[in-house]
This record gives sequence, structure tokens and C-alpha cells, in this order.
Amino acid sequence: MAFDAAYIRSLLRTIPDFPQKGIQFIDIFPLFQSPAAVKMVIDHIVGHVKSSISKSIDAVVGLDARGFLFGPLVAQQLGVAFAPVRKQGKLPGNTVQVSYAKEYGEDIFEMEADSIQAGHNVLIIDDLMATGGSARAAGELVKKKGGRVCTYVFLVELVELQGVDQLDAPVFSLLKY
Ligand SMILES: O=P(O)(O)OC[C@H]1O[C@H](OP(=O)(O)OP(=O)(O)O)[C@H](O)[C@@H]1O
Ligand SMILES: Nc1ncnc2[nH]cnc12
Repeated sequence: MAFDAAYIRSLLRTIPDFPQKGIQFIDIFPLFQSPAAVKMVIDHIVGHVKSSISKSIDAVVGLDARGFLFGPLVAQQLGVAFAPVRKQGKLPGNTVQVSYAKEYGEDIFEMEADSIQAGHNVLIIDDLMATGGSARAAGELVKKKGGRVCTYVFLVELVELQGVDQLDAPVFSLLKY
């Protein structure tokens, strides 16, 4: 089925003042009540990558935690590896690290040192871009290992926060808020 942005948007919920006063929280989990809607989203992402990204993708990197809902599905469809970027202290192997700030706090991201090979073309995916701080940090980890970020993919982009300005590769957002 063709991608229907209005339908996918209708499945998401906006919750005021969560997790802090002043934040309009976009809850993407209701999407996963509908396998057909999930398929529509993944097919649209994979279609975009195949038609618009000139480089062949070698690996998909997803961000802890909601990026893990999309990353492995996209990687499986593209026939490439999935590698997680996790919040500090969750990965058992040797890691590379970076600290970052997001819309409602600060944290440290880690990626296992051998999960990306030098020269790999990488797609970074997350559920949502707000300030772009999380995605930029993930990009820094990929680059520390010699990977090339070819594109950033988000289900939702909060346009007012201008996260795209933080990122140095093309951004594909399925829904703009
Ligand atoms: O663009 P930014 O301002 O950096 O914000 C976006 C990030 O914030 C949320 O993650 P969160 O850290 O809340 O983690 P979660 O997925 O574990 O809920 C979201 O899933 C993105 O990763
Ligand atoms: N407004 C928001 N809604 C959901 N996740 C977020 N992550 C950062 N900002 C967010």
C-alpha cells in the first residue's frame, strides 16, 4: 500500500508536558498496534533509500531505545547489518563514547567499537528528531570508527527545533510536526 502520511500521523499521540513541563511529547508506540501501518512505514523508508540514496548502504545504526523499533526492520529489508547506539553502561564490549544534549536532557551514547567497519556507508535511524542532538552524536560515533553517514531517517521531525542544521548528511523525515 502507498504511504499515507495523514493516516500514519493519525495513529500517533501528542501528550502535553511529558516528560517535563513545556514538552509536547509525540508518542509513536500506537503505530505498533497496527502491523499494516508498520509495514507501510518500513516499506516507505526502504523505497526511499533504494530510489534516492546513491551509495549502497552497508549498515543501519539505530538509537536507543525507540530507534530499535525501526532499525532492524529496515536493515533486514535492505539485507545489511544493524548496529545499536546505546545509552551509557548497556553495551558489554569495547565502546566508543560521546556525550550529547537532547530536547529534555543530557546523556552519553556508546557504540561497540567493532560494530561499524571503516569505509562503511551508514544509515542512521530514529523515531524522532527534535533538536538533532541525539542523531548528531550517533553520527559522531559512526565517524569515529571511520564510517560514512549517508543519510539520517526519522519517522517524525519537529521542524521548529531546526535539528536538520545539526546534521551533515541528507535527512529523510516521514512526518513533519
Ligand atoms: O533530537 P533530540 O533533541 O536529540 O531528541 C530526540 C531523541 O529523544 C528521544 O529519545 P530518548 O532519549 O527520550 O530515549 P528513548 O528512545 O529511550 O525514549 C528520541 O527517541 C530521540 O532519540
Ligand atoms: N517532543 C518529543 N516527543 C517525543 N520524543 C522526543 N524526544 C525529544 N523530544 C521529543
